[in-house]
Amino acid sequence: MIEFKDVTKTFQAKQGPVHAVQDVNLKIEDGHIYGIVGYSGAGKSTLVRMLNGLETPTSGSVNIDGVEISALSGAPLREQRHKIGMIFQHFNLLWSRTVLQNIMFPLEIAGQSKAEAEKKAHHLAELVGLSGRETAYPSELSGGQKQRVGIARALANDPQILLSDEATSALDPQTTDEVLDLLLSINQKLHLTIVLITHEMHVIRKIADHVAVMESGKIVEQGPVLDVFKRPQQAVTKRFVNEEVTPSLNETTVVVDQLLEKYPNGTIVRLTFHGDQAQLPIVSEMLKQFPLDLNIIEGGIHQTQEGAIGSLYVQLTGDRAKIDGALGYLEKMRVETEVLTRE
Ligand SMILES: Nc1ncnc2c1ncn2[C@@H]1O[C@H](COP(=O)(O)OP(=O)(O)OP(=O)(O)O)[C@@H](O)[C@H]1O
Repeated sequence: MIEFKDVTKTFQAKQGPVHAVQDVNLKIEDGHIYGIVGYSGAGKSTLVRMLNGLETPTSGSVNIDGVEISALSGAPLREQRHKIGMIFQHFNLLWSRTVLQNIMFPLEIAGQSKAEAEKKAHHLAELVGLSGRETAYPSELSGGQKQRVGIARALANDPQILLSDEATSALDPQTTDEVLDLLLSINQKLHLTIVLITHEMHVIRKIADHVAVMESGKIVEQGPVLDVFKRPQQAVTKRFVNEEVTPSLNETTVVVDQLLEKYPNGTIVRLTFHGDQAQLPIVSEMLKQFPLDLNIIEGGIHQTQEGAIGSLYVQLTGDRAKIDGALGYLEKMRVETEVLTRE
């Protein structure tokens, strides 16, 4: 288990002290995929760098399986670092080495024989889906393949923990999904703990089971992903969740304005469904009980690791009492409703 206890990191910069991480308490259980989300400068990288001893806390402690990483240096720290692999946004590959030689690199540093290292590297190349590409150079690979090399290299020393620092931020959406699928399968096959830093809620939704939201050095919210999606408490979390559930909110606003012009008497409602609700025909049942005209403005359902979450913008027109009845019905079915406009 990873445990941050009352961790603070203050950098002394020219302009004065920078409070990069403040009073962080966080536990990450073995085998979990834990997302750390926040906007640029929130302190995510600094937090994770304390996990592999690249930074030391100003106060507090960072422990892995009861060993206080933040108190180690020299050989014991290097030994602990072997338990942690890391992948990066820009892959950090050695450009003059082939795929196989890149994967072998940490094994050579750890003192393995060339034959052993080669055997292991072939196995890892296969694990990440790069069989047949072992002799290629990084410049000959696509972004997704480069990151696969990064992942194989990070796994070379059989780590217990994989740190991913914006590892998919430089990739297109489809390649991002492929790399995330690979991380998920590695997590399941190897029972590896994965700590993911990202500013993209999509990444969290797709593979993380838990999430911590950081803002100005602090963790402002943490918990199982679905709970945080369901009940975002902090403004920053709401922003992330809204970006994810309704990616084209601005477009929706335009459509809402147009619809209002066209149907000035309508009531526009945003419905948010969670878990099993997203599969239930709640809306059609509502319309059976309260016959109304319904325009679907925009909507979508996303799968998270722990269930579905969906959001739907609809315009209801019809008898006022029926609209009230319909909203009451949705409330009874525990669908979150937000009435955006009402004449
Ligand atoms: N070595 C350093 N010296 C001084 N300030 C630093 C140092 N490293 C980080 N900081 C500052 O600490 C704060 C947190 O930075 P950090 O890189 O951890 O944030 P982040 O959430 O990872 O953002 P990004 O995604 O942009 O890297 C920022 O204000 C940053 O400028």
